[in-house]
Amino acid sequence: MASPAPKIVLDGVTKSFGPISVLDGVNLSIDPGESLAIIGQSGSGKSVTLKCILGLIQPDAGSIRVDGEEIIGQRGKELERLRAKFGMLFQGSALFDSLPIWRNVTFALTQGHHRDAARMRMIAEENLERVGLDAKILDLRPSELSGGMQKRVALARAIAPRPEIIFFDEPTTGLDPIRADVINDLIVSLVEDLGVTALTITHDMASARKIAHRVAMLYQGKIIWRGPRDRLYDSGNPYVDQFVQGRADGPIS
Ligand SMILES: Nc1ncnc2c1ncn2[C@@H]1O[C@H](COP(=O)(O)OP(=O)(O)OP(=O)(O)O)[C@@H](O)[C@H]1O
Repeated sequence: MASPAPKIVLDGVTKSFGPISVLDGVNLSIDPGESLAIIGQSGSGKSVTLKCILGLIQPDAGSIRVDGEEIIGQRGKELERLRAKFGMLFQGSALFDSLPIWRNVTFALTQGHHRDAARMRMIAEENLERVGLDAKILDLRPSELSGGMQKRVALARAIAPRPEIIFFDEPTTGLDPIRADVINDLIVSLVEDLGVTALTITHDMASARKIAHRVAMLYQGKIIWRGPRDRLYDSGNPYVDQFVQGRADGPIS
């Protein structure tokens, strides 16, 4: 059987800031319904890659296609239409503390306008339930919740518009290992249940191994290794080995 057309394809993506080359020909392909994690050192360009896909940074060269449509160079309504396929879980959760939880969860649906409160509360309740949170928190403010609960609310917000693709930016940062694992489990079940395509950037190897079908490592502006998650600790690549084992000595200085 022919494999499905990829959902996202990066082809020869380059980006420099002044004299500093950050991305130096990134090639990557993600299938529909696949969960892929990009790992790499701090400053290796994971966030820049994500911002290029989101259309927030214009690469210098290369191509980024989503469902076969080029993102690079798109503006205005066209970019908005493509971006409507994306959901995003931000690193710091990025909830609005001036708004109650239910308005946070439905923010992308209302674009911040006050409309159809009863229906929005129902949608918020249903999405909170999917991430294991009770309707009792609907009227609380984000600051009244623990970091782990805030992350779940942020997850509920990311899935509420039922995006086709979700980006997870360091989803476990700032959580203790047990709460991090709860978030990993939730991401796995959401990706499965909703059939979304997921791209995660992380330094958390336990998280990458749990939530991704495949892992890709970014080093010196290129994807130097990609493989199934169960090969992460058995990649045969000295750069990947050093990184996943967190060793100071090795080819990465
Ligand atoms: N807007 C910008 N202007 C100038 N330099 C930038 C800009 N954005 C990113 N950089 C540089 O690009 C490099 C890669 O940054 P990036 O944030 O993508 O790394 P990262 O792999 O996501 O790191 P971390 O894991 O620490 O978040 C860094 O050297 C950073 O300083």
